[in-house]
Amino acid sequence: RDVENMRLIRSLVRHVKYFLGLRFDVSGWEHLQTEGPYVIISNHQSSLDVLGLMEILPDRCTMIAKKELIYAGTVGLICWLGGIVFINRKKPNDARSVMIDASKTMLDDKIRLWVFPEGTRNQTGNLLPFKKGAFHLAVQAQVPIIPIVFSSYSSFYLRKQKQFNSGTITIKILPKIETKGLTSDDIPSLIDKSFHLMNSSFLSISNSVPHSNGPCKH
Ligand SMILES: CCCCCCCC/C=C\CCCCCCCC(=O)SCCNC(=O)CCNC(=O)[C@H](O)C(C)(C)COP(=O)(O)OP(=O)(O)OC[C@H]1O[C@@H](n2cnc3c(N)ncnc32)[C@H](O)[C@@H]1OP(=O)(O)O
Ligand SMILES: CCCCCCCCCCCCCCCC(=O)OC[C@@H](O)COP(=O)(O)O
Repeated sequence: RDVENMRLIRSLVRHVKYFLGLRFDVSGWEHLQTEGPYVIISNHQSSLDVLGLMEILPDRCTMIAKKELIYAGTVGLICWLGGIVFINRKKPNDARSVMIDASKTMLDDKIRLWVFPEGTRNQTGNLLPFKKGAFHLAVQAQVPIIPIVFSSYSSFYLRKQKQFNSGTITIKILPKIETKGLTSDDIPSLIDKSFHLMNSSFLSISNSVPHSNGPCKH
């Protein structure tokens, strides 16, 4: 169990996109060129997010995930080996204390953490209000937040209708938000700022892209 295993996991998972006919169009790579630990926050639409995540995953970066994933067979084993930090969402107090520990581990072991602040998968067409843990994490560790937005999958993947076509996913890496000097009092405004940046970016990249590369069956 070590965050370094993510290098191998990343290089294996990166091949899956070819089987699904997905392409990624990434902008803002320069914003990931930040030394040391940081917290990445991104929107969460589906398990497909794992593919985009692995496409851009920086070194020494692992994720916060719901603990149910440990029991998901091979996927669970891979998550465990990659040093993923598991939280129990049914026990928010436990989840908070795990994340407070993580803020120390990040600094001690020079680890970056990827959090989905919506806290659940969401395909409503707007981002869900953000949970607070990711922001507490960044402020407690005094590390920057790097917001990342994945464009909507709705033009090629509709879960309820069981429709899946090939398509292009736009990933936009936004400039980092510093948290040096901020305290827990600043968290509401930090969340507000991050949410509005990401939601408007999500809407703009989701409308402007011709997503489907292939035939579209309606
Ligand atoms: C061929 C195929 C091969 C396949 C191979 C596969 C390989 C796979 C490999 C790798 C894949 C990895 C994929 C991973 C994907 C996983 C995704 C997920 O699982 S998403 C679900 C879990 N994620 C979260 O839930 C987000 C984090 N959640 C939070 O941060 C929440 O805030 C949480 C759980 C900590 C608490 O949630 P609350 O529901 O209680 O709500 P709140 O409003 O945020 O907090 C309540 C109060 O607690 C305080 N609080 C929260 N966190 C705090 C903290 N850290 N310190 C102090 N106070 C805190 C807040 O300030 C608030 O209090 P006041 O209202 O302000 O008074
Ligand atoms: C049709 C397309 C599906 C193909 C997917 C290929 C990707 C392979 C990687 C699978 C890795 C699975 C990791 C799943 C992570 C995930 O997405 O967990 C769900 C939670 O976050 C939120 O849970 P919930 O609150 O139940 O929405």
